[in-house]
Amino acid sequence: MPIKVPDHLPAREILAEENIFVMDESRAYHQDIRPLRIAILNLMPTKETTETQLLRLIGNTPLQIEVVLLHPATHVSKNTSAEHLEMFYKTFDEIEDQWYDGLIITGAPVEHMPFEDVNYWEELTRIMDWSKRRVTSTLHICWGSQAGLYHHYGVPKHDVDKKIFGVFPHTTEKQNVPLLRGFDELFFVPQSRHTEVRREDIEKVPELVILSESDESGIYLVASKDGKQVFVSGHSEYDPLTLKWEYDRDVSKGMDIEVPVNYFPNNDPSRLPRSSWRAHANLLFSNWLNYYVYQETPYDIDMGAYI
Ligand SMILES: CC(=O)SCCNC(=O)CCNC(=O)[C@H](O)C(C)(C)COP(=O)(O)OP(=O)(O)OC[C@H]1O[C@@H](n2cnc3c(N)ncnc32)[C@H](O)[C@@H]1OP(=O)(O)O
Ligand SMILES: N[C@@H](CCO)C(=O)O
Repeated sequence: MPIKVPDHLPAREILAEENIFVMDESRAYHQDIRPLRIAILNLMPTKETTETQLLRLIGNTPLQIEVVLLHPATHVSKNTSAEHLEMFYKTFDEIEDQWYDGLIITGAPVEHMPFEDVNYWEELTRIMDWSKRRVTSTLHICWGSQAGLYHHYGVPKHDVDKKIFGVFPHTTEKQNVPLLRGFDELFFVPQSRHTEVRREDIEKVPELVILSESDESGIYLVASKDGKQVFVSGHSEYDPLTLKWEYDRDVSKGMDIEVPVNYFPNNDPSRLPRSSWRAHANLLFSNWLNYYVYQETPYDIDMGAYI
């Protein structure tokens, strides 16, 4: 959250140079506050798990947040019950005429398919087009980030030889970017995917900036220069045991899967893993919510500020 200080206090300038977010008294006086309206487009088969993971992170700020859960109307879910979707979820046609402060588009286990073969692709492209007009900032996760980079900017995804699987050290690429505020120089993020986006493809797009990557697992954070779109290749939202669950699932299916790197003590899957990414996850989500959503979104969002 911003700190509010008297308008002409000398410390204000020093803190602003250090990139500490300072709000002067006159701006604070005029700032109206209301709950943020955040939609989560949940494309994961394990919807209840993902709901909990994301709500845990967006609930960890002092902001009041109204959450609307969305699922694609053009996909019949095998792994989440119709009752659960009926009770807790809406579809895009029910919210299309509204404005949102933030939208989160999750990952999905469809990375082996061409985008156009995903049965809700046409609906997803409509939602992504709508997000440019009706949402202050959209955070795309894992396959959701590949889908967004491809649809909005033509950035392709590529298969990798071996699943990028484990908890990888990451670094930041840019200074003084609000999304990275407070990040350690080295921080850890779970990655679990068979595909990647490449630096050379992103660097061809002048509207995009690469904010963070890992020597081992590649590009992590990309954003549009106006902050309206954030693309996250990893799963900072994962629980401590999610990678273990994915590993055990694949072992039990007889798949040729390597032990996730840098995760189990001594790389021993019989031992209980410990998380090393929770602090980073909380900071990523609170920075996005604070600087890209809350500080940017108009108070009168329903007045159609984006049309
Ligand atoms: C790269 C990333 O984004 S990582 C994020 C994805 N990670 C995960 O989903 C992890 C959790 N998921 C899983 O472990 C597995 O998908 C399971 C165990 C839930 C189900 O696996 P399986 O039984 O092998 O596959 P199943 O045939 O049920 O399909 C799995 C999912 O793939 C997706 N899918 C498969 N084919 C299609 C298709 N043509 N179009 C759109 N979605 C599809 C669906 O989401 C489907 O689940 P859903 O119908 O419940 O939404
Ligand atoms: N994280 C995913 C990758 C599949 O797209 C899984 O292991 O289920």
